[in-house]
Amino acid sequence: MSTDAHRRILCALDTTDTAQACDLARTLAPHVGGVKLGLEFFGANGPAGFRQVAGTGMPIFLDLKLHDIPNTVAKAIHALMPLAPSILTIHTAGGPAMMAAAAKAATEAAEAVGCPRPIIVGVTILTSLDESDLEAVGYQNKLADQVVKLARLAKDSGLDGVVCSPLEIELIKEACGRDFKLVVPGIRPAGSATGDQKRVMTPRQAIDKGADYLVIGRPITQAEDPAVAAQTIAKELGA
Ligand SMILES: O=c1ccn([C@@H]2O[C@H](COP(=O)(O)O)[C@@H](O)[C@H]2O)c(=O)[nH]1
Repeated sequence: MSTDAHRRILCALDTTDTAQACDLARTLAPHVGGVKLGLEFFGANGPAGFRQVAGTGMPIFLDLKLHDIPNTVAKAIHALMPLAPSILTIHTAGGPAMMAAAAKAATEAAEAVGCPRPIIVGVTILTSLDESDLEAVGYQNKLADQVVKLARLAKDSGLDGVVCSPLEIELIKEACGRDFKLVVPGIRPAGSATGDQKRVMTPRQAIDKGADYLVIGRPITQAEDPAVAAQTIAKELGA
């Protein structure tokens, strides 16, 4: 996957409609580096739908946020590997043994299938949560401290990076090093609706802070003209 600034954009295709996802993937190809398929798309269309979108030639980030016991996550990664996703997500809250099992399974499964090993990243604290949400579910730490703690744990467990909000980019890079990949949702161009996202920044700000990948969904897909919306963001990043 390219790391030219606008190629760091991964557009979230949150839809159940395979034809719409394929159309968007083709239309957005000049302006972004890949597309993200998540629970909504995969729940409706499964591996067959994934293969149709992959047929457009776009790299695919498969965002299933696996969160289960180590054996189950490892087996799920083996089952998903024939799809050859570029990036795959698990939850850091699954713990160090689960993350280590996921990293090992990714290496072994990619070798068995003969595809490039996907980047395995762990979700830290969802970008839809803020301090009060964290308190409500019983966390004692400040949000940023908890994100950095989970990022360190992910690195020590063998993951390639984490999913975090733009607000924690610099803290994690400082704690885990420049090569530890940061996949960053909660991206909102100036003036666009935040919706359910609580920890947000603009694309330019997130890149300047050091994001490796920007995950952007509704500001592109719900725009009157998604190609124009993506091109505008790409231009903001210097394309
Ligand atoms: O913490 C997280 C983890 C994943 N996501 C996903 O990213 C996209 C964001 O879409 P927008 O429409 O730009 O809000 C979405 O698919 C989420 O599932 C996240 O937002 N936050």
